[in-house]
Amino acid sequence: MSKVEVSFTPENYHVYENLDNIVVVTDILRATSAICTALHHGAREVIPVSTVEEARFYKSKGYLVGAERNGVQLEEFDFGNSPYSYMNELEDRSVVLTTTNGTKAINMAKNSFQVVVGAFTNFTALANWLSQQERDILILCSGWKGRYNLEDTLFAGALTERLEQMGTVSLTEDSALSAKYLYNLAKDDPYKFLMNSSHRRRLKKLNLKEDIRYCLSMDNTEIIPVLHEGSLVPMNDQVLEELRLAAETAED
Ligand SMILES: O=C(O)[C@H](CS(=O)(=O)O)OP(=O)(O)O
Repeated sequence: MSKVEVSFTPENYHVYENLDNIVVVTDILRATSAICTALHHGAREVIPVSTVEEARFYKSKGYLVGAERNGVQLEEFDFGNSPYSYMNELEDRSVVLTTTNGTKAINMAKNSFQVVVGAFTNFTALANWLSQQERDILILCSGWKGRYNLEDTLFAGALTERLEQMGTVSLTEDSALSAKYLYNLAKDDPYKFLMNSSHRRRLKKLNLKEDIRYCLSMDNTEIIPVLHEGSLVPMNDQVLEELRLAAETAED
């Protein structure tokens, strides 16, 4: 049976890092929810970049670029980090995205066997796929500026519990167990549970209540974004085969 662990912050990632793992990166509020939304609405790829300078470079080359810091869209770019801005006119477009926490966490894990993006919005599709992989899983929470946050931990707990119920993983690790315990305290009403969370307070101040509701909604898409040559693309058999061949080549 596979093992699942949770890194509650990117700062702790080095403790858990194992290049053979599948890494599920999550940033519920809001980067990974926005990425799932963009791919669901037809974007060909989302290129996650860590810095505003990189985002500027892509903008100068004519890409559509989303850039957010501290919850606010940076003026010179096309989008911020609201999932609602990734619902229109993206058909077959490449989108570049930089956010305060999420895109950094994705890039941090880029050398792992596979990096996939998780959110409540693609929860069941992701769990079903993971349940077929027979490989250890690390859930990497993006947190907030290096700190722990509640919403990513709830997602980690929900996923852990689902994988346990499916018989995919045995919960031997304290990180996974504690995420699951926390999720069980929250699952009747995650929105209410997060009432006092720091991120919810931040976004509420910015009048982003609708975003929070959307990011906590389940199963809006079947798409599983997977990192392939630096881009997040919708997972399909061809992409998985290319990733498998690249991993084999790297081993030789
Ligand atoms: O835009 C967001 O929701 C956050 C902003 S912050 O963490 O409150 O500064 O960015 P994300 O990278 O999605 O956590």
